Amino acid sequence: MALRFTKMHGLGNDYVYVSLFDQALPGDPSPLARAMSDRHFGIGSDGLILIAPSERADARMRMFNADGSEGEMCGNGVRCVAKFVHDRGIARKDRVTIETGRGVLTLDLEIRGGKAERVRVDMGPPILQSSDIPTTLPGDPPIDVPVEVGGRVLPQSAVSMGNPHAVAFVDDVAGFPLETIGPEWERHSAFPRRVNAHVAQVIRRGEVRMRTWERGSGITLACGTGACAVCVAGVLSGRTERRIVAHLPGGDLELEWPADDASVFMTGPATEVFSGEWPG
Ligand SMILES: N[C@H](CCC[C@H](N)C(=O)O)C(=O)O
Repeated sequence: MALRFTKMHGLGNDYVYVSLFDQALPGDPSPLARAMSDRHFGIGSDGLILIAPSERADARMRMFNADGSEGEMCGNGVRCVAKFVHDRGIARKDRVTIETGRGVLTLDLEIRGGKAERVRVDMGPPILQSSDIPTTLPGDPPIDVPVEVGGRVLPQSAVSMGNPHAVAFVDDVAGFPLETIGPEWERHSAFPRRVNAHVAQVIRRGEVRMRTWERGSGITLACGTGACAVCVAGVLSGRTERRIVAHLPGGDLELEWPADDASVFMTGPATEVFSGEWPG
């Protein structure tokens, strides 16, 4: 049976979204994620996100990377899930709740012409215990710990936003060879569940530029949870203010980690591209 899908993206971080409100998944999501994500033989995406009914929230999401592995959370994805449940009338409200691998998150929607365009997400507090991130690097959390990867020593900070992130502040993100170092960084022995790897450059205390190598998907144009991790690492290392704009290859995100050290807030766009049917 054909599976209806919708392609959406947040700043070019694109996923195939399949709603399970009105159809059932024919089988295991991991091979489906691999097949759909293929940019030559499939639909083409950074992964697959399932939108399902929840007993605790307006909807529940599960995200699968392009290699079929499951991630606990996706910041750009959760904004698109909120847009989908609003725009499709599953929850036509300007505040929706989505159950994710890191609990139920609350999202505030900016609506124009009946459609959600921008979304502010309460991403919950960062996870800073090294054993929970998880990483073997010292510190809770590790900040600017020198780690050798790809033949160079990088000062790495590790933060989890439900999923694990490593951040290295460098002088020039544009010239950094992330494509070549990414595969080794993702699988570095300091990160037992692999890691989403980011390089970030401080432009001024309220503005950073960053690039991402995602666990399970490689280079992506943006990473919402990663931008939150950069914000937290910037604050904890004394480099940035608690409110920043992050410039990612696909566009800008606004991040805020208020002084109570509780939730990180992320604001950015959610965009629908097209819908179709995947042959069953
Ligand atoms: N792009 C996502 C993160 C996906 C993380 C995934 N690659 C993982 O395995 O944790 C974001 O916007 O937050």
